[in-house]
Amino acid sequence: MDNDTGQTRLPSLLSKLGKLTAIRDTELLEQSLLKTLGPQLGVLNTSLYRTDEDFALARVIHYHRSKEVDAAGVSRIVERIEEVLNVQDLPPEIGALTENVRLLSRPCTRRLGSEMAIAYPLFGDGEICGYFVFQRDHEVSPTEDTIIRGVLEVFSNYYALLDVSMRDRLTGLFNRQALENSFDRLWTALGRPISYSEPGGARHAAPTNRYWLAVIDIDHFKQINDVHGHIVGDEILLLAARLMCHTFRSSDLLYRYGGEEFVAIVSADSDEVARSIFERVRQTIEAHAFPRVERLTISIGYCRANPDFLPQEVLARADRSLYEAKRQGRNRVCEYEELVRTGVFKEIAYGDSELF
Ligand SMILES: Nc1nc2c(ncn2[C@@H]2O[C@H](COP(=O)(O)OP(=O)(O)OP(=O)(O)O)[C@@H](O)[C@H]2O)c(=O)[nH]1
Repeated sequence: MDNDTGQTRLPSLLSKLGKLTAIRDTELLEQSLLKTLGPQLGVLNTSLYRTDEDFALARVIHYHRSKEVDAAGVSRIVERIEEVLNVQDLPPEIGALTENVRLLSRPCTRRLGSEMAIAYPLFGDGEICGYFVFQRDHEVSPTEDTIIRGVLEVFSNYYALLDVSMRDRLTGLFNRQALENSFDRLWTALGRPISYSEPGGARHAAPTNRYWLAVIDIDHFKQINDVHGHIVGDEILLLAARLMCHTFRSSDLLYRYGGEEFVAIVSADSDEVARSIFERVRQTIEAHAFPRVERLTISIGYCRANPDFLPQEVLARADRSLYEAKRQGRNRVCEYEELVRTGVFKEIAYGDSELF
């Protein structure tokens, strides 16, 4: 984009920035960033990679724009957003490019055949927390560079503000509001086969994962507060949250749902793998030496996150399973489908469950 084009596009950019900061949801904000910058740069595909606390790529959103002509010859722009929660099999070129950006803390370019991949760092709390990536056949001009940096700065500052309202203050985990806000989009993403775009534009389907939702509750937590006071209770809650966070994989989602109750959404190829993940979390808590208390345990109820059901219904099934784990003596993991199979529960008919 030359200077002239830059100036003619400025009003449209400013109006898009205005819309960007009217959004009240971090995921929509991320999508909107891609929608704003793609047309400004004259590219059809843009991506936003998010990193975890170890700077490993954890999540990516791809934005695709294409022109379609219908039978009557009328053309229209079609937009598609794709979110991949579990970044595995990443194209090595993109991995190497983003690693360079991380090491240098500045935008980097990598030639890929006739095109080049261009990546800009995203900052949060002064550290790199992701990358804005796009491909095209020529370098970024100085005007474009200023525009990209400016838009990314507005985005990052506004994202940080929104993120604070979606996080639990004590543990730093996403809160209940964040889970409820993202349920619809999350469910759509769960139902979709996972795929990524290769540098050449080819699409590869990764193995379709299945997802499980768990409700996790600390056992006899009231006693800890009663015996040791709320400050110790808070410290134990924070430690338990950190331990769980580190035991789950970075691509798994963990929310503080209420007082001593957490919700996790994990991907796993089979029921056995899902169970082993939740068992590992239970054992990690049981094995840890917490201050003041001799022993701390958790109970877990989980259920397959079937995208054909309403998220609230899946949550209700996992919650029922949690209460069964409590009833059976606590410090255990119960799966809804198994409880139905073994006759402990009757299957809840679709739409019949009591939602919480
Ligand atoms: N310290 C602290 N306590 C909290 C917080 N949020 C909730 N709680 C306490 O967590 C306790 C939960 O108690 P209950 O729901 O009775 O459950 P429990 O004692 O864990 O027993 P079971 O769940 O049946 O094993 C209550 O005493 C709440 O006051 C918090 O942020 N900090």
